[in-house]
Amino acid sequence: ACSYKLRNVDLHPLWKGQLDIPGGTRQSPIDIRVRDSIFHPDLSPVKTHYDPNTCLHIWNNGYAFLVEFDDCTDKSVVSGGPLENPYRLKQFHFHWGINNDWGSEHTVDSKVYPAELHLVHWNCTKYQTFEEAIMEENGLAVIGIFLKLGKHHEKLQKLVDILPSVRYKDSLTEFNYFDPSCLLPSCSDYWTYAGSLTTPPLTESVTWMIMKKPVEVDHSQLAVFRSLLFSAVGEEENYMVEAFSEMLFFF
Ligand SMILES: NS(=O)(=O)c1ccc(C(=O)NCc2c(F)c(F)c(F)c(F)c2F)cc1
Ligand SMILES: [Zn+2]
Repeated sequence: ACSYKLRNVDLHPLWKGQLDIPGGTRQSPIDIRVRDSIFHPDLSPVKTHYDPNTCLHIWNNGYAFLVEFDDCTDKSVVSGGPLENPYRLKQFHFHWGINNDWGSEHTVDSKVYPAELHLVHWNCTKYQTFEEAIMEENGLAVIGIFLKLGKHHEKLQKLVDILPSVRYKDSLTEFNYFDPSCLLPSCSDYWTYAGSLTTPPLTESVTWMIMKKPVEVDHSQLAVFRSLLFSAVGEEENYMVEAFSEMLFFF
């Protein structure tokens, strides 16, 4: 397994103390410039151990759908790689686009993928709760996995089939016995860098581990993602997508 650490930008002393202010010096997402990545032979593979019984439910929070896990024990954790101790799985979610030209938050040499999966873990050795960890440096570890259009993803279908039940904002459905390691690519190569949440409050608390190889999903599976709504029942329908086109109004 090879793992690549992105160039550590040497911070001017002025910035040293400012790492915790959003809009600071380690904002995510980034464009991963492969030629600037540095191979670190001493970095071990990222190791995940997930217990499918810790899977609780799925809910649409109006921004994304989250599959949440019971994080009261160390049953589902990520360790190894750049991490100094195990981090507990809290939730996973996806980012996708209005069509196949948009979707992923990170890019690879400016290439955009149609979707990106984030497996969100928190540092249970240093902090007591996810809420606390999210505000602290080294508080979170997020595994990013690119999705590309290709063959049908068998294991993802169990999740896709239940999405219509969380079509509306604030809906929640029981979802258990799911092991998200089935969503990991076969190749364990990854890039890692110190970054932030990609949505408000954008706190600079995330150790990112982005898997180099995408996983394949088919058209119909992505189409179900796009059928989800930001809006609640009865509200005017507002499709849940990383609608880059909406951002264009600001430029
Ligand atoms: N795309 S990503 O970088 O992987 C990402 C991961 C998790 C969250 C999140 O949990 N937000 C809600 C949330 C907060 F934003 C808090 F500030 C907080 F304290 C929470 F407890 C909380 F759930 C946001 C972005
Ligand atoms: Zn995310």
